[in-house]
Amino acid sequence: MTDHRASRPHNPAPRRPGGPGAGRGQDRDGRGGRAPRAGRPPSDPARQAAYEAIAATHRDDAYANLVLPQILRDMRLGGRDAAFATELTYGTLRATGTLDAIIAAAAGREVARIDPPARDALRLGAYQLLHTRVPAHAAVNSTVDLVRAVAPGAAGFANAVMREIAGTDLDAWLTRLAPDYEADPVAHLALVHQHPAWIVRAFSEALGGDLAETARLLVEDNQPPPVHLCARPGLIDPAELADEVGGAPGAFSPYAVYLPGGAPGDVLALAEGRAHVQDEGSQLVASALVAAEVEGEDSRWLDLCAGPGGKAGLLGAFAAQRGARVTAVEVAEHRARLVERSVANLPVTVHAMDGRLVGDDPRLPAGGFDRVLVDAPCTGLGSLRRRPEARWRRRPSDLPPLTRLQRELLGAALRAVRPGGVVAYVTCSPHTVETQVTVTEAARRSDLGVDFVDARTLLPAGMPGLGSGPTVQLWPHRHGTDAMFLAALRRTS
Ligand SMILES: C[S@@+](CC[C@H](N)C(=O)[O-])C[C@H]1O[C@@H](n2cnc3c(N)ncnc32)[C@H](O)[C@@H]1O
Repeated sequence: MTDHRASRPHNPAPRRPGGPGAGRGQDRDGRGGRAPRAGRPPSDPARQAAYEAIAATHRDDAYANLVLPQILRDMRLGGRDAAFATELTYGTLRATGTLDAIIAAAAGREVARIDPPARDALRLGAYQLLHTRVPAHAAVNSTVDLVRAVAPGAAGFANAVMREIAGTDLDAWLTRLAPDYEADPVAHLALVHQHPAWIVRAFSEALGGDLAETARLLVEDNQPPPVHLCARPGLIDPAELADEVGGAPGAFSPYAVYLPGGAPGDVLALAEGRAHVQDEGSQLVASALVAAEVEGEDSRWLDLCAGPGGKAGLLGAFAAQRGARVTAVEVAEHRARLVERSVANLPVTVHAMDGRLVGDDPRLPAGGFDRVLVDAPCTGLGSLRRRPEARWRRRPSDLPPLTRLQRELLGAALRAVRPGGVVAYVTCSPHTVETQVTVTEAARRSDLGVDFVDARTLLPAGMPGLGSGPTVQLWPHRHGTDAMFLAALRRTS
């Protein structure tokens, strides 16, 4: 195990950041000695792992939650080293925009003008200085060592920038750099709470312009999310699952179990398909589809956007209890295979196809279903807790193609459901363009008769913070769930 606090004594001469050669050219850290070759691993495996994961995220568009576990396995890191690497990776990625503003101020240049390897190492170093209890000298020294290995010519520059950052604490940096709250509250909150301003604006709009509540949401968004399990109805009693994992029952979903700490590991009920990992909000919106009243036939259910299969697993378990059958549709072949794995032994048929083909493909007959779920592809702004890099990768320009697809899929769902049947439209984004606007527009453009069902009545009685209906927006800071949106529509003709 590496001692993250202890570090050899080292007192490099301060340098002016941004001087000639900074970020390129020869080593200017003033320590003498030979610079290590680029690529030579520093002696600190946890930081090395975090650096590799952060660099892969930016260089290869990798997902940190996929790439980091692989790096930890390759480097054979476990225990405290793995935990430290994880904290550094996720924390640095979440804070990137704010760290960049601080690095730019300390360096006297835009981060875009710093070589990517040095830039990622500085982000990692700045995160340690400003957000962890790692002593400043250890953060500075380890960062300079890292830069020496990955961008040797920038070691002196990195030393100077790190020392400049270390001279001021986080609160003082934020006070210095954040726009005045009164003049520009969105920009202020964005810098202080590590979100892009356009996302803060979208959240604030979805929260009715309540900036104090928006700030609470942003704080919650920066916390690592808890792991929720779903005890599949009819297959395992939630209390039994809670006992098996030493967890607690969920606050709202009758099927939710909160897993204490860490990864689910080898839970027998998961291996046997009696439970699955699923955010409580996802459980609630999938259960809502089944809670809606439907008169007459009720055996043909459709999940129009099923991959990777979390909600299909829950719907399949309900269907088994009620003698219904689920058709699960997923356009991406590999994700359709994941759905198949998730619904093994349940009454679910999976088709790898485009859900918009309703009425044009015999597997998706128009008016052929009693209940339809559209868990639409979206920006995922409601689950930023889970994907640390996502907030900086998403762009407002992602919205138009997504909202077009959402409208088309909801239109297809309305064609697929029979008169009297119910459609649940769900996103894991609270952006009103993907929620209210999509639903209103899809209903307006459809020539079918459609009524809203008050979605609040489809959730457990007494759930707080559901607003005034008929749609429902769940929130991490209100409900401890992802920010799932739910609209329920009944086809009337
Ligand atoms: C939010 S995810 C669904 C999550 C899933 N319901 C679950 O609970 O695991 C949206 C899915 O829709 C799929 N998708 C996108 N366009 C589609 C289309 N035209 N037809 C069917 N599926 C589509 C995406 O590949 C993605 O897997």
